[in-house]
Amino acid sequence: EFYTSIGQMTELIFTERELVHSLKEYICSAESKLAFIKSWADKLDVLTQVSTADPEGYLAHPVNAYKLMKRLNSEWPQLETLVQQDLSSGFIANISLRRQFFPDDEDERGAARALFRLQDTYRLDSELLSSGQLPGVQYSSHLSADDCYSLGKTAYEEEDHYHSVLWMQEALRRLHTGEEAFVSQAEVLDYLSYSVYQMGDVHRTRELTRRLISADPTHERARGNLQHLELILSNEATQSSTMATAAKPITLETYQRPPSHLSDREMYEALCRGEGATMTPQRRSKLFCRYQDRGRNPRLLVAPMKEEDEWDSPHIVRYHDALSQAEIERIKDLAKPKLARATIRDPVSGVLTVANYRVSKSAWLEHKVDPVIARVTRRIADVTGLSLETAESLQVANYGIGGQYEPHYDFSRRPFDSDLKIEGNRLATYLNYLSDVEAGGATVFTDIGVALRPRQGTAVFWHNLHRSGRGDLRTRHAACPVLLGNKWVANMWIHERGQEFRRQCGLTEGD
Ligand SMILES: O=C(O)CCC(=O)C(=O)O
Ligand SMILES: [Fe+2]
Repeated sequence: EFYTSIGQMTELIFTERELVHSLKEYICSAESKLAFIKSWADKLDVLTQVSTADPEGYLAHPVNAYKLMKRLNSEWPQLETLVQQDLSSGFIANISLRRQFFPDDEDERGAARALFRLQDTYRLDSELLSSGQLPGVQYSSHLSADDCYSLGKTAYEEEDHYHSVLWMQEALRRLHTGEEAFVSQAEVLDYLSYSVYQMGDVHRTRELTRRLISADPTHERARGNLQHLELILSNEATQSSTMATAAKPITLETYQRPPSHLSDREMYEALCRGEGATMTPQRRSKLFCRYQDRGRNPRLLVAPMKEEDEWDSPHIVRYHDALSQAEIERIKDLAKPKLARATIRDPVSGVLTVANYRVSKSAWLEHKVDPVIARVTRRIADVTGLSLETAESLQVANYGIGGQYEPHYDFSRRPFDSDLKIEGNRLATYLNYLSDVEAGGATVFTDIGVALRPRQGTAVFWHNLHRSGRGDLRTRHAACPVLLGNKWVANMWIHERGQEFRRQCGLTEGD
């Protein structure tokens, strides 16, 4: 599975390059073979013109007689062998060998779903997305009419008619501009009218069905459908306004997206777009930056950490220069070979399935596997003032195209049912950003309305639990879909046990 992590997709770039090389080699040898055959044919063409003009006179010369024997006995058969010779075997062997490592249908579907997710979250219409003009792009890349049709078909096959409509329409728009494509207007209109019908828009379905018939007058099914649609609509008083809207292009707002399982989807997406609630200037004026030495910790006295308030309540801080470039590279190198999709075990069947709410790959790095991890762990313990004896291993995550992590709490809401009985719940989260992200990919808190932008080498820190040990519902957060870039983070989850004298209980439940 490739689409869930950019880190593992990079190897495909090199695979493709190898394939191009071997394809070009094939073309070269095929071309020189053809060139040889052509020059032979030209030579023989001239020769046979002479010989056929006066066969007897020609053969009167003994050398000509000899050469005719030789050509027909050995040269033509040699040429036959050459014509038969298959030069494609090198390329074929190369591609068959690599094919087992190619992305499959699930990867293509996953990448299509990622585009739909980006389109929804960042309100990108299909025309903009297909033109590749994303803000700040370096490698602009556009989608052809055939690409848009494939995206529409993927949506259609998953019964996602909302996106099927958007992409079939874009395919059609491109065909209308005269773009060359394999797919025909009639094929696109067939899908588009069906999906529009599924969205409950009978007027537009009729309009599209008419266009389908004019594009393909032999389309019997469309004719039958049109009769049926005329019948439905004849009972309605047709207003010219509904006719007019049926002819307008479909936008993101024309139809409603199917409802989400997330109650806070609207807030989540608004924050991802940078539209969230902001703090009043008065509250903002109480946010500060400081050098943190955590009660004169000797290591921090020598090198204090730069701590910046991101939010007041719940308190969220960001550490600057929390990791060096070399540390970041080391952590990524250690994680790369271990990256795997997160799985969840079904409590009844015990079957492992991938976690679809999280589109990324992650790896766990034990604190002691490497001196760099040990050093980073000690620094986190120093700056937070907490014990990392009961913390989890460092979790490194790399997000794929449109990679995200839907809104969630880091703490468990049933800590006593799980293996958290001894170490306690996840008291605090220390989230390291191992990369910048060009666009999208913010960490957002949907309850309080905060968006934190990943910045390489910084880390953010917050407590998930109240002092009473109760989960703080205001810490609900998510990782926004990555619009542009390759996002890497490393999470350290600090547990309750061991902090009894470091973060003491409050006197009330809400403290
Ligand atoms: O990647 C992010 O920005 C947040 C990740 C997160 O919330 C998690 O891994 O629990
Ligand atoms: Fe989280």
